[in-house]
Amino acid sequence: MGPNSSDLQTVLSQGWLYRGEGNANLVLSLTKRCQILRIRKIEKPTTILQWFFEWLIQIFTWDRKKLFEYEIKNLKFYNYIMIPFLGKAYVHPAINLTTERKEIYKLDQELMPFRPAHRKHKQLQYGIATLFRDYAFLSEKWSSLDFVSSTYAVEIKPKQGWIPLTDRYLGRCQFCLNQNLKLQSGKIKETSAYCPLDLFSGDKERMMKALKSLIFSPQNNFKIFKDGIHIYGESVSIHSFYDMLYECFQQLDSINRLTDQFCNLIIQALLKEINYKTKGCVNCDNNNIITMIPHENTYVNKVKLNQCAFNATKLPPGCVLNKILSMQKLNEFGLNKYCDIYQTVTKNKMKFNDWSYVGKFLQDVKFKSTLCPKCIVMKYTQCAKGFLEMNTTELLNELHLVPYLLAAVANDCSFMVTFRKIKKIEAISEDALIEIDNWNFLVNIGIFDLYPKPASTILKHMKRSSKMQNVNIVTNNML
Ligand SMILES: O=P(O)(O)O[C@@H]1[C@@H](OP(=O)(O)O)[C@H](OP(=O)(O)O)[C@H](O)[C@H](OP(=O)(O)O)[C@H]1OP(=O)(O)O
Ligand SMILES: Nc1ncnc2c1ncn2[C@@H]1O[C@H](COP(=O)(O)OP(=O)(O)OP(=O)(O)O)[C@@H](O)[C@H]1O
Repeated sequence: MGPNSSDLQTVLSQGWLYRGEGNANLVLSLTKRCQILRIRKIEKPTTILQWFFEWLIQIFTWDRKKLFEYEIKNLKFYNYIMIPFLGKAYVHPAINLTTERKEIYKLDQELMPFRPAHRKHKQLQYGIATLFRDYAFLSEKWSSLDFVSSTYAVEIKPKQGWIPLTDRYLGRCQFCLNQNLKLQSGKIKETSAYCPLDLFSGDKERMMKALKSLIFSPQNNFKIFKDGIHIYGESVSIHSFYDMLYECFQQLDSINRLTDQFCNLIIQALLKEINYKTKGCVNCDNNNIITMIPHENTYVNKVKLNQCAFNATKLPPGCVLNKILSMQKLNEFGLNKYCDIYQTVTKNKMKFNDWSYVGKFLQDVKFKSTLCPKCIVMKYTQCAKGFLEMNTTELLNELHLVPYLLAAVANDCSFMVTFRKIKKIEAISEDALIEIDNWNFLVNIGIFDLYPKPASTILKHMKRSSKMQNVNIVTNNML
């Protein structure tokens, strides 16, 4: 799929709002189209040399071809790998759009008042942007139904819900270890009680605890939107959340009971089985990733203070949590092993770079069309295992890093649970309905932030891991 002919001006002239941004992208909601526009960001030049280099690139449009190829590959990764992996029920096709330098510069200026100060060290990148479905709204096909509330969207960045055995340091998960590192570096003001292992545990009590922790300490992991407008999250008073509860449930109940109802609604959505038939695969049923990872259901009565609970109950196969968790479980070997593979591959290969694995993986998906991408990745894992066991590591290549790099995408993705209270249940599929206290809610879930990570993410994680361990050893000693 190449860049779309509809230009940026046409798209923006129909109306846009600033939706939000993360580390790598800025997102606009295109109000009339039920779509969002995701624009990549780059570091602002800070030295004269960087300004000069940027100016040269603009004059000669160097790198533009490379940039186009890069974005088109990212989009193919999303459309041909992420959609089959996570399922058509949760991820929808996207298209590219070309953008000109002048219009991106103008947009950058217009956006300044809306952007948080800590993200302003980056500016918009011109060349190509991408149009995705806007998950803050329900599908237009429902628009004629008898709704009795606004549309609410709960955004969660759940992080790593399963930790390989070799990566379990000090009895804590990566998110919880990282909290102390973030605290020390001033990225957060206080640590959160949220633990991803609770959210992914499938145990309703632990899921409830996870959601309440997110509500009371949202950081960048929890946001709420009402009709596409951000109404709750980090730096917003908890009273905005309570106002939302009264508005949404339209009941004069206690805050605690309404909070429970809200959490129940989200838990039901997260455990809901939504199965969507996808293209056949000669090797699997195409619905679930067959991981080698055994399920950890040993009953743990009491988890030690300051430790995470690694046990879990089985999740319903077609639910959103299971889709994300299965992808996270592709990292069977753990960080140290993948770091060894990375170092071997970089030594062996002349043509290796951060992104070479994406093109090769896409080629494999295209040519081994009788297998789904999940089964292709399982084969990479089996091959890597064989080479490591037989000590034939010279046969390793960048494709053997794919399981770790896909798991890294799943560890960092986000999803939105979008819902709206409805009066009459007409011909609505069970997949889209949730009942709470005799009220029906029409619900949709969309997963996003699914672009590939560079291969060097493995090295970044090695550095982060050693920092996390040091900080946590010091913190533990102080307790
Ligand atoms: O390393 P982590 O777990 O802190 O995750 C990074 C995220 O930090 P978080 O802990 O979610 O606040 C980080 O998010 P923020 O910038 O903190 O909002 C990014 O998502 C980063 O991904 P990338 O480098 O932009 O591709 C993420 O890096 P990757 O680990 O996915 O490479
Ligand atoms: N498809 C979508 N539908 C609705 N809102 C979206 C969608 N994609 C992104 N957003 C909104 O835009 C924000 C920024 O997008 P995104 O998380 O993709 O940025 P990022 O820079 O890649 O993030 P990260 O730092 O986590 O890598 C999200 O927090 C979310 O509120």
